[in-house]
Amino acid sequence: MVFNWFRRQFAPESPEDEMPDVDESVSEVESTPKSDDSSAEADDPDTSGEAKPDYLNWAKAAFENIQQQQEAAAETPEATEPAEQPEPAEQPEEPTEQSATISEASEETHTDETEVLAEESSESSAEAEEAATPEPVMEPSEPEPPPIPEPEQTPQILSQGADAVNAEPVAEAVDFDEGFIWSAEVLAAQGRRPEDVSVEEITWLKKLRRGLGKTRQGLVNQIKAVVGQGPLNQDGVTEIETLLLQADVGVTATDRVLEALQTKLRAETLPPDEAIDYLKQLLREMLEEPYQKDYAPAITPERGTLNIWLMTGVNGAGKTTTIGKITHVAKQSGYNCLIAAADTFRAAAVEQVKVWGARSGVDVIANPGQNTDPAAVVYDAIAAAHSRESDLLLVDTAGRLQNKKNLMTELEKVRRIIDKKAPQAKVESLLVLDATLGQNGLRQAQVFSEAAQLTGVVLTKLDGTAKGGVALAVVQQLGLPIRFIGAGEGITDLRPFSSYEFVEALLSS
Ligand SMILES: Nc1nc2c(ncn2[C@@H]2O[C@H](COP(=O)(O)OP(=O)(O)OP(=O)(O)O)[C@@H](O)[C@H]2O)c(=O)[nH]1
Repeated sequence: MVFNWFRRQFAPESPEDEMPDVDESVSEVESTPKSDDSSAEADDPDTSGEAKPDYLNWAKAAFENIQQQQEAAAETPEATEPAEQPEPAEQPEEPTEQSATISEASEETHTDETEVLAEESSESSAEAEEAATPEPVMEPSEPEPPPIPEPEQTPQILSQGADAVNAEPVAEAVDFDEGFIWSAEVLAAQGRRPEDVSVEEITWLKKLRRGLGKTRQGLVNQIKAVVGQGPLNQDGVTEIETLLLQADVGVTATDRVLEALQTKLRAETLPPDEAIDYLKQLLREMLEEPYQKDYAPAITPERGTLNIWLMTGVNGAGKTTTIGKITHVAKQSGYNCLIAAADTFRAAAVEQVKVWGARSGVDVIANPGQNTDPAAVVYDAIAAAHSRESDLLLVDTAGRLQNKKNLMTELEKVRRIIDKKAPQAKVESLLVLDATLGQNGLRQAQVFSEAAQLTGVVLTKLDGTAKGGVALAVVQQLGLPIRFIGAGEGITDLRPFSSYEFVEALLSS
């Protein structure tokens, strides 16, 4: 059995034995507390007036279960080593002997595709010439790292050694501490059973809570102090407004929260804890609003078809790191993955993604030349994904080009190739945003949303920032769902987004 992080459940290792992908929008919603007005009071354990379940006993049972899992794993000879490894250096590393190996499949891939590649490539060079005037808009001041000499110019499949990293740290130490009990309570409140909890979930929740510590700091206690005094007076409104704006919740979302809080507190007097519970419910509803429109509550790679996730975002937002982390999670969850190194604008980016591919044990399709056609890489990667029957192809893209027009043209072209070469694929176009930039990051989103038909956001660097509230601004201002959140530089520091867990980590005292 593997723990499927996208479905949040243990699943059989063989995809054939897995439960069919019925209506995901239904099954995923059921795993999180409902948030529509009519059902929230009844379903949310925090807001119902009923006695709370015995979370401590639940936590004890989960702890025992985890210990048993770990003992069983320790007895399994193939249990692998912890996956936490040093992060890639800022500067690209030399390709390892392993990462430079060209697998046999490489030749398979670009046999009959050469004409199309040539066609697309010539289009690309014409476009490159057309946009010859350097007009840096994305990050003009950062010098480009020196190009890395590459021996050949043909696309490669870089075999990273599929067994390099194929397990979470199974023997990860876990203590029955305050963080464990808090995490257990969060899982129990979502209807989970103690025997179905994995150690990685506990570890992640603890990490998320720690990561959001700076945003949370003072927020909960100060809000409690204000709301515990009955209807909000002007001073109270101003105080909460300031707190939310400081957490980078954004003006639109802050106004909505204040309006709802004022209405609620005018209607009834709530003790501080209940006021916080009401606030939690409000924030969850806001984060889940995209699910009421065009988006399913979660993205899960669909079996039996190719899923392509296009990763966009400015340099430094964390695209490459995120790709490494997602492939790790996906591989852990039993999916076959492949990476397309389509940020060909910066040679260092290709090297960096290779390092992450090696870490997660996922092959990388790359064209070693600098400034080669990213659409050609994507074309080759799709061919490789088809021939290997991969479940998930992650595409790294450039975050900076000579100018905004080039960036958009390139993204549009990559998108066209995907639509042409893999018309049946389930495509997600994810914008990677650095949470530490807060509202500033949102402005960059516009460029990408025009060119890449965005379907969701990955919020990175939530650890150590006081701007965690930006998640609400993202959803409110872009109208897009958050799909993953990153809270650290390690390979296990990113997970699919859960509004329930996020809000608990943000507002639990
Ligand atoms: N603290 C923290 N750092 C992160 C996180 N995600 C990424 N980083 C760091 O952010 C830096 C930039 O990440 P990259 O993945 O290289 O960003 P990128 O968007 O791919 O940038 P380019 O490759 O230059 O386009 C790296 O030092 C990462 O370790 C996170 O969740 N938390």
